Amino acid sequence: MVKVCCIGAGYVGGPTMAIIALKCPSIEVAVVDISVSRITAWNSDQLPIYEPGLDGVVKQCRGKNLFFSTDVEKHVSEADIVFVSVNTPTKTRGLGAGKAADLTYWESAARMIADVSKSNKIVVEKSTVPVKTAEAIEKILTHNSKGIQFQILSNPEFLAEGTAIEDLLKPDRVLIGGRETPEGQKAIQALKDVYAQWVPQERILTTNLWSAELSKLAANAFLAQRISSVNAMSALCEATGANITQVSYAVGKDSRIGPKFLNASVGFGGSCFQKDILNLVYICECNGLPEVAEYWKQVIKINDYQKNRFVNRVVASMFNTVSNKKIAVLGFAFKKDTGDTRETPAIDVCKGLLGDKARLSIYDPQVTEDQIQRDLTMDKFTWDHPIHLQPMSPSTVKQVSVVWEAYEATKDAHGICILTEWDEFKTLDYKRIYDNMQKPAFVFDGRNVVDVEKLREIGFIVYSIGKPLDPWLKDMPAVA
Ligand SMILES: NC(=O)C1=CN([C@@H]2O[C@H](COP(=O)(O)OP(=O)(O)OC[C@H]3O[C@@H](n4cnc5c(N)ncnc54)[C@H](O)[C@@H]3O)[C@@H](O)[C@H]2O)C=CC1
Ligand SMILES: O=C(O)[C@H]1O[C@H](OP(=O)(O)OP(=O)(O)OC[C@H]2O[C@@H](n3ccc(=O)[nH]c3=O)[C@H](O)[C@@H]2O)[C@H](O)[C@@H](O)[C@@H]1O
Repeated sequence: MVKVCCIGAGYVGGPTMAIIALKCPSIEVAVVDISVSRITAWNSDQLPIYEPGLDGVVKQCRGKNLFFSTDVEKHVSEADIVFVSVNTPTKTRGLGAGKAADLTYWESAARMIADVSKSNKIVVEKSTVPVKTAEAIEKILTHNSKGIQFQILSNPEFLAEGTAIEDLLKPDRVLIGGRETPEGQKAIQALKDVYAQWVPQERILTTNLWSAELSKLAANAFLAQRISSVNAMSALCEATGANITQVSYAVGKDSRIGPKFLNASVGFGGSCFQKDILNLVYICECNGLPEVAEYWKQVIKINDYQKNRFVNRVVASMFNTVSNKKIAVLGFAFKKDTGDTRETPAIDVCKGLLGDKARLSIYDPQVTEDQIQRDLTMDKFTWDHPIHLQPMSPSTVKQVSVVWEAYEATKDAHGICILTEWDEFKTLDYKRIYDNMQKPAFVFDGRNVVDVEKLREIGFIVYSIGKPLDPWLKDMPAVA
């Protein structure tokens, strides 16, 4: 029986391995982690991450050919194929701080693999890493190998949160990069055989190592760039009376551009887009390509601009101050169908409003009060380290309350900010909400989920990203 082990039981390691176990009953899959609480949760009824469909897959395979364990060394030493899916945060100190990827966790995983291995292994980069990382990993492994043969493959993951199971079952492509030697090609074939159990052959792409590593950074940069492009247009729509939904639709009808990923928003979030672009920028700078670095940096600048612009709209509309006003925040996760708050635009928007002394009442169906308080008090980039290594929240933000219902959050509020596109926000009883709010009552829709005309009929003053401005806002100075 082929044995697979995955180091890192997170958003990628957990779901990816669960699908391999589901589709390959003859493979034994062990997912290991240094975080005891994470592994305990994977072995319980309350999985550590919320992902539609994941529960069922885990329940079907756990204890049969899928195991979650903290006994990292045992499972690594027994495995034929070792995936590494650990954190690769942005460095906060030293060389490349604020941009470069911190490979501390990767390096310690590689050293451990070299230490405990007693048989030849294929080591697979699943984490997103800087191009040429495989070379560094190879050096660590071969210099400590005691005669054991290691083959390194790059097999970046393209799943998106909220649709991880669907994405894994029907991937657009699986990418495998390896050495162009006979041993490298043999390793590629071994991993191909695993995916071929459910992925059509033509969707399994093989490349050299560096192309696979770079393709992952490139794909995320292209995706984020699309959002920054549409968000930049949303500002121009507001200034001119065009409607971003109509513009996106018209642009996306061009088959060379395509309709997906063109929704204007308060900004993109999530654990990877910003981190991976910063990483790309750093690699460009290190390779003497400042113009290319500058080009990609702009994607992040527009994203920051979009979040600031949103906060300024809120404050400017409400007589230039939100001091001591109750603002309801609907949605805190970085997108719908996930409880993940890593780099969510809600953090920056909430901090902006708190900076103007607002009182916030926050509701998200999947995010706990503890998580929200941690996010609002944590230093930048700290979130991307293993949970047990993160400092405890030093304090709580007093002007923030977290409630478990949208109606409770909006009661007596002056304004509502919609920051995640949860479906339930489309069907709320906005008349009831309006009746229980201070007047004038404002809705700032950062996700274009509400029916603007309907809400205006009720009496709300409505701002919706990239839509023709409410008469209330029209005469206000442009904000940036
Ligand atoms: N979250 C996502 O949707 C995607 C993430 N990625 C990439 O995958 C990698 C992992 O991301 P996530 O799963 O989101 O992170 P995560 O933070 O959810 O999981 C990483 C896990 O690795 C564990 N870990 C760290 N060092 C370890 C070690 N030496 N031994 C054992 N366990 C260790 C941590 O305790 C943590 O549970 C990152 O490089 C990320 O950029 C790639 C595609 C999608
Ligand atoms: O490397 C990763 O971590 C992953 O990053 C993204 O996946 P994810 O961050 O889970 O979610 P997305 O659906 O890409 O959304 C990212 C952010 O962009 C925002 N977004 C997305 C699409 C859109 O049209 N507009 C928009 O503002 C979302 O609300 C969210 O805040 C990519 O889509 C995955 O392919 C990739 O594997």
